Amino acid sequence: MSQLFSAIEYYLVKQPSIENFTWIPNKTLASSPQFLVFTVMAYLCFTFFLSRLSLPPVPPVILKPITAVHSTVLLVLSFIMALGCLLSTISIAPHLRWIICFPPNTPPSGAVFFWAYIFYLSKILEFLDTLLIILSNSIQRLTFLHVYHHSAVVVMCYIWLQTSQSLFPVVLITNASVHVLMYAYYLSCALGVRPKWKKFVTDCQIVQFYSSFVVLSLMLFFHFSGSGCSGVWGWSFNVVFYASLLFLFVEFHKKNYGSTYSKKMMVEDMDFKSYDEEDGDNNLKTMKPLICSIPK
Ligand SMILES: CC(C)(COP(=O)(O)OP(=O)(O)OC[C@H]1O[C@@H](n2cnc3c(N)ncnc32)[C@H](O)[C@@H]1OP(=O)(O)O)[C@@H](O)C(=O)NCCC(=O)NCCSC(=O)CC(=O)O
Repeated sequence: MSQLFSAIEYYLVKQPSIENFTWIPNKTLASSPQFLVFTVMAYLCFTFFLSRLSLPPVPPVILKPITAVHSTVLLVLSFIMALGCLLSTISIAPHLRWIICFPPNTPPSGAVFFWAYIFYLSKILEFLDTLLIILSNSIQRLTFLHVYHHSAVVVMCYIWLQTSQSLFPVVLITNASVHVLMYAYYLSCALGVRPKWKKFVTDCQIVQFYSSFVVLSLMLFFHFSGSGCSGVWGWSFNVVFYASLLFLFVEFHKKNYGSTYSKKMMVEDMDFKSYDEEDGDNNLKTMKPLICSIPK
């Protein structure tokens, strides 16, 4: 057992390429501000134009396996990032306070920053989620929440690395863990099994945003009660980003699992098979006539 743990620790923490990692602006791959601006702008432009092109939908027999592979890659990667960052934090942190508040002028190097870098690159890989939504012609799923999250989260990760921002290990571990669940949900959908625990995934996402305010407050407390924390201006970006996501997710929750949702579940329980076959699952507009027909 201890051999297995040592092997995991070596591959996720102590490997020379991980231990000796350093984020060098304009030198490390994808580290220049020009790259960031170009990537985010290209994502927004492609999303805007492709969604307006009304492309013919890619047949599900082709798209579903691609979606399943993509979701599997992100599921596994999220798990590795959560574990890698957790083990690196445990092995590097000199004391508990360090996890929330790096000393000022902390250099962006070592295993914890390596995982922040992989996390940053994984957020660019997540752009493919949007492409899959467009190719499946599910334009109603291309929401402001989705596009805003996918573009802004890349900027947040860039700021983490550029400013050696305190508290990112906690945010990274929490977010990657929630994404294990989220991509398991998407994988299952792509394989044709719609899990009954969709609401649980959304609940976890909302808890994640609430809990981030606890660590953000702690960081501020440590910053003003001691000799300061590294990357405090990135703190403001995180507060605004997480507050807006919390608001958008609470709205998403109300829309998807409000009283109409309970009725929808009732309809599904009554086995309206034709509904699923004809319309997909979540279109509440299409639900209306069915809901009205529920016997009192
Ligand atoms: C339960 C959720 C995870 C997902 O809600 P949705 O309403 O999007 O889910 P849904 O039931 O419509 O999704 C099922 C459909 O997604 C397809 N699908 C499968 N894999 C996918 C992938 N990797 N990206 C995008 N879509 C994918 C399935 O084939 C299926 O299509 P078909 O229906 O054709 O069979 C929710 O909590 C949520 O996050 N909603 C916001 C929407 C969003 O974009 N979330 C991800 C980024 S925000 C984020 O990530 C926040 C965070 O950091 O935690």
